[in-house]
Amino acid sequence: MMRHIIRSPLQQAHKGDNTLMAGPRLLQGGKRDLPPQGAAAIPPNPAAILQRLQTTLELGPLIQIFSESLHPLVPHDGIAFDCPEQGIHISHGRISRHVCSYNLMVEQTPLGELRILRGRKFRTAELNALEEALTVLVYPLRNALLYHQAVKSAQTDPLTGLLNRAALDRMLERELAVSRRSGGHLCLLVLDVDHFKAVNDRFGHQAGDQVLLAVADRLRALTRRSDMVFRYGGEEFVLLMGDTDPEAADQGARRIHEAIRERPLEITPGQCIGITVSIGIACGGGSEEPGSLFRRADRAMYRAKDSGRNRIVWADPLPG
Ligand SMILES: Nc1nc2c(ncn2[C@@H]2O[C@H](COP(=O)(O)OP(=O)(O)OP(=O)(O)O)[C@@H](O)[C@H]2O)c(=O)[nH]1
Repeated sequence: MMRHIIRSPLQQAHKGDNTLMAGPRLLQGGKRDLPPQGAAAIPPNPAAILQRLQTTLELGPLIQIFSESLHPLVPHDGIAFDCPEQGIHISHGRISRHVCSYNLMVEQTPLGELRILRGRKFRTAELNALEEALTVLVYPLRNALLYHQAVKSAQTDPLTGLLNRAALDRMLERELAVSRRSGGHLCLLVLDVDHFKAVNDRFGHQAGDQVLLAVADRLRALTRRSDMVFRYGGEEFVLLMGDTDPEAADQGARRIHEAIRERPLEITPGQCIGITVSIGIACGGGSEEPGSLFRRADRAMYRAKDSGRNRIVWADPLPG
């Protein structure tokens, strides 16, 4: 184990930023600025902690289990784990005055930063117990990070980086359940690029890919943070707008439709092409099934195509 020195953001409780590396040998080093030692902390039972940690591959529950296992050894108010490279921030409990922070590594691979927070200073015996417990955490944590990456890539469209169809199936069900509980609306928009085959035929497949990337960027830029954008397949995109009434969804659809039609897309430096899109929208909630909401919006999009493309068509309301 190798220890560096850092500052707690809230108080210089420990001049200690710690890098914890799992490996064949633990190296003790560095310096701590700690109050006199009190009674020794309860020694950890690594096998028992490991057994509990191995019950999940999900990062949130893993950090929570670690916090619960650590609590009898090192009572604390909060725990946080950050891995900015993967956009991960997990926290449980509350922010407190004293912070003990570790940069965790496995075999030279950085995993992220773990912070333990509490109102009173950490004693040496507690830090020792904490560090012993951390050596048990690092491998299950690495497995959970790999699992997180695998799940993320299974739900991401490799070309645009948007969520894919598998993610839509999952999110649609969840968002409908949320809107059922809250009594709000869930609007679903299906957007399809018009005459996209002609773009490929005329400018080549790579230019076609650039168009898809540009549409994805425009959708990201034009939607709210709470909206979810998916590439459903080919040149078809889906936008899920939670807690959005039909008027707001209609305004959003118009904004997107115009922004794509009015501003040509750059496919190579200096070469721009104009495209249009056909959009179908449906608004659901209540007892509607996920498949039904999507089908209504998709049928509306096909009606937009059939009636001349480059337009927005609202879905028929649910019968009854
Ligand atoms: N460049 C590129 N083309 C794709 C991709 N996925 C699907 N396509 C092409 O998209 C085209 C879709 O053609 P069509 O389904 O006829 O649709 P369209 O030409 O847009 O016609 P309408 O939708 O009726 O306006 C096909 O030529 C596909 O090969 C992709 O990832 N990249």
